[in-house]
Amino acid sequence: MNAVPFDTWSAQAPDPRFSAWLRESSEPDWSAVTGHPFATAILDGTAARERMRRYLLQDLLFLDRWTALLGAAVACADTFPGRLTFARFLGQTAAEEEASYFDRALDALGVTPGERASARPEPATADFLALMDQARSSQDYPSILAVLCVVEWSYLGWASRAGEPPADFVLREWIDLHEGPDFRAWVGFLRGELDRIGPALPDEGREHVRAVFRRAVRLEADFFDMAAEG
Ligand SMILES: Cc1ncc(C[n+]2csc(CCO)c2C)c(N)n1
Repeated sequence: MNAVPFDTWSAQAPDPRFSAWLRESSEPDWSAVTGHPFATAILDGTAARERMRRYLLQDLLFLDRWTALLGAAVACADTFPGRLTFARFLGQTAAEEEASYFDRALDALGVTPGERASARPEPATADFLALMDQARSSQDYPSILAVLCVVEWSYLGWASRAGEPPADFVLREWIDLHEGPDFRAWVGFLRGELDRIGPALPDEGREHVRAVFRRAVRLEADFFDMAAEG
């Protein structure tokens, strides 16, 4: 685990971006997420139906709070262009694929509307919801960004390993949602915001962002572990 302060690290790093420092500081958890066996099972088409069912039901709870966190980014971004980018993304995810994907996938997995409405967070989900609530209520743009960036960038990490697409649309579309030029550009934007804002923070501000980023990466690993077990 990299515990080196940003200034020391950036003086000798080949890619001295603030977001690269955050990612390096999150090892070995970062690689545990992007190389997770459950992600691999989605990619190679072997993820069991029962597990996808539980994973997506928990992710529906996650997505509610994620949407709220995007709203906080709209409210707290420090520039007008940045605010518009968050607003555009929020509008797209609310309107388009994400919502329709969940409906179709949960239907295909035989999840009834009653089961959807009564789903309760498992411990890993509850911890993630708490982190998102904390970032949202802090109204602290760097902390909000750190959580958003982990959620998107780590998913791009595993989805980039895609080979032959699985035949089952539940798996195939889930991979497609986290890959492709638009999604890459969005992750690039989030990293760019951290790269712009992080170096300007005082030391304790940078350490706080690093702690939030690490916590989010740890929770992504726990979330996949939850999906993979049982
Ligand atoms: C636990 C968990 N972590 C990350 C994602 C990825 N993700 C969440 S919202 C969103 C934006 C829509 O493209 C993406 C990519 C997830 N679904 N579940």
